[in-house]
Amino acid sequence: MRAVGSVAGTGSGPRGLCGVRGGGVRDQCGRAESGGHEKAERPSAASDGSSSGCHSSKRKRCHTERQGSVTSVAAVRRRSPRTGGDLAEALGLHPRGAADFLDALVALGFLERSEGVYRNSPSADTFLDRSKATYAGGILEMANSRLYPFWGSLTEALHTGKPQNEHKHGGDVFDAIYHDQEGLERFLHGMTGLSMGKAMVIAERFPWADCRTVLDVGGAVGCVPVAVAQRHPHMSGGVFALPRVRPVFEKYVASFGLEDRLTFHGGDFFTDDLPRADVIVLGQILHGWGLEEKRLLLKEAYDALPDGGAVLVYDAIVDDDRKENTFGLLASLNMLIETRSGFEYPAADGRAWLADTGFSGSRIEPLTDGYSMLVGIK
Ligand SMILES: C[S@@+](CC[C@H](N)C(=O)[O-])C[C@H]1O[C@@H](n2cnc3c(N)ncnc32)[C@H](O)[C@@H]1O
Repeated sequence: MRAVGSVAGTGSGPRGLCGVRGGGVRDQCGRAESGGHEKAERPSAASDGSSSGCHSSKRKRCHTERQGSVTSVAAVRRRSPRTGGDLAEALGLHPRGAADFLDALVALGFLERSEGVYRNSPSADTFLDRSKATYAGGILEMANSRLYPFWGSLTEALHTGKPQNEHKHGGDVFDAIYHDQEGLERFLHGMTGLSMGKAMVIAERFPWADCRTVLDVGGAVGCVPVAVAQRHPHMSGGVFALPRVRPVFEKYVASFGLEDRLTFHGGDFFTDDLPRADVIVLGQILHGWGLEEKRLLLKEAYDALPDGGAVLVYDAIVDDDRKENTFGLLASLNMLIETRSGFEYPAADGRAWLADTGFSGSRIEPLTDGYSMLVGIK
């Protein structure tokens, strides 16, 4: 195997200490609001009242808004409270469905309506405004453009056991998704939307005081290391990911002013050695592969850790009885649609794989939205 570099300060974490349980979890939204995304605009619900028309320089933005998704409603809406008629015009909605669409968003909690005027709900304002560092709508955009059509072929996947996405007819899925810049960014920001809440919990809960470096393997644009570095100024590290991810990672990390502490390591985790770090994160990585690859990735993480270091594995880990975590079981069906051999798994299986790899101890901790984290201590 070829070594691809190391994370600065590796190995300084005291033996065994990375496994100590930390304090309680703070409110995620509060955490996000106090984050360091200085360049993010933070308008109030009734900020500027700018025009809703699709003219000149606004044409491209309006095209996006006119897609009629919940994120586009939030984007249009954030500029000022709007009447249903104004919103329908800005979004290009036919009058027949407009009221039902907007009121469905009220019922779902995305919008609030008072005397015929709509405004973003507080959670939509925080998580569905593209101008904010807390924007989590990337996963909705990706679900809209990719997952929704692929799930239309669930029956075929159930009959054939074959993926139904970009590599339905062969090839590598990431070659296909990352083929063009738009697909690359849409997938990576989709991952950020999916992982942001988990990253905040991990940054808050894990005992980072005892560690110095963190490496997020297959870490997309670095959502987890960014949350950790923001919360813990003594931490440095970065992401190990496919080389094409580098510019998107660097832009994202620079937007938080963390480029001095977070570094990109390009490589393939099946053929390159991982850089060493006190804590290695495998977030939504194991679930994408079969058992043999799952075990190989755990071994790679083990080899890159010092004694006492920790691997953090988060996935939509299902309950051991496989009848409680609805999201985890549906996420496993999503792996049927998205991958050749991936599957979600019960915590008991994950802990057994960790023990087989040589980890001396492990525990399971709930995160958010049906996700949990396995912590393995070397
Ligand atoms: C499902 S995403 C998870 C992203 C991130 N960890 C998260 O939880 O949001 C899987 C990631 O693994 C990366 N990846 C896939 N195959 C890889 C390989 N062979 N070597 C390195 N990274 C890879 C992809 O680029 C993608 O960002």
